[in-house]
Amino acid sequence: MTEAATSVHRCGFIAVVGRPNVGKSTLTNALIGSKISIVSRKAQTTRHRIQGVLTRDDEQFVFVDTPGFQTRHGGAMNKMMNRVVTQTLADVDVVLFVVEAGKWSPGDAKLLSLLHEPARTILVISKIDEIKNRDELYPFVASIVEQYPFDAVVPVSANKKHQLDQLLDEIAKRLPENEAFFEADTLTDRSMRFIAAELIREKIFRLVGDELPYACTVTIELWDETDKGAQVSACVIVERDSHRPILLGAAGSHMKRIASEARQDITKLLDKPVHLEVYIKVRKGWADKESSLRDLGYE
Ligand SMILES: Nc1nc2c(ncn2[C@@H]2O[C@H](COP(=O)(O)OP(=O)(O)OP(=O)(O)O)[C@@H](O)[C@H]2O)c(=O)[nH]1
Repeated sequence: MTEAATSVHRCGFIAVVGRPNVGKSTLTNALIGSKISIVSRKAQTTRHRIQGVLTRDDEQFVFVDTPGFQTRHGGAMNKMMNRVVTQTLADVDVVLFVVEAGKWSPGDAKLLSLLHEPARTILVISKIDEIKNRDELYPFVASIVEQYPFDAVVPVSANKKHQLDQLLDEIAKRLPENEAFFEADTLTDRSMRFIAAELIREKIFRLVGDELPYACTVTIELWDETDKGAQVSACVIVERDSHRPILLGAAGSHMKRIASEARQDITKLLDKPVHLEVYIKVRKGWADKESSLRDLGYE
């Protein structure tokens, strides 16, 4: 029998779950091969579901990057994020449960308790480049697989691009037979507006994340794009009046830097000149009101 006669096309959804900071976004980006979701040193920076698509000859992988699972109590934001994780797991074909090499925590255990379908769950041990002695990994992995019958275990380093193809092969085997859902060159089904807002948020986290922990979001108020260029107006929503001067910096220096760096990234993204304006709005207590979150698009 020829290979062509036996080959099937597979396509399906993959959720990448794990507690904050285990390297989910970095891994998703490394697998897809392009920077789509934002990566930051701060925990809890991925608040949206982000889908990236990787197309190979016989498979198409549609990735759903979920927010970090919140084990701390309180706050509508955390409850809503946990709900997103549960919903995501119900919707996908393969779950990648990401655990940082050598670092098991109560947050991992809590998230593990949400998993119900071992047959399609792969344990991914991330950041193995940080482990000097690989022998240390065996008891670590053994203690995890004792708790849950994972279908496969793949240690990876997204930074060093180690074992990413092996991981893709393990995922591919578990995808259902389907035609491709997306055009071959699709990177993301999120709009450019969304990515632009994420880029601005990334700059804010990088520059003032320590002083402004998770207390702001970015909405795009105006998006006027032509063949020649784009005019973009974005609004940064903060929770308190006291956040405004932090974000502005001395003589507006922070805001200028955030806008300028974001403009450069958006220019690259659109491949045309971009004029970007960024405003600040104070909306008190927005992070703790489910209705405000819905207004802002957090499902
Ligand atoms: N050494 C090493 N560091 C990594 C690797 N992958 C990610 N990191 C770092 O780990 C930190 C967190 O990475 P993210 O990809 O933002 O983690 P995340 O799980 O998506 O985080 P949340 O969005 O908070 O849920 C960043 O500082 C990354 O640079 C890796 O393979 N090796």
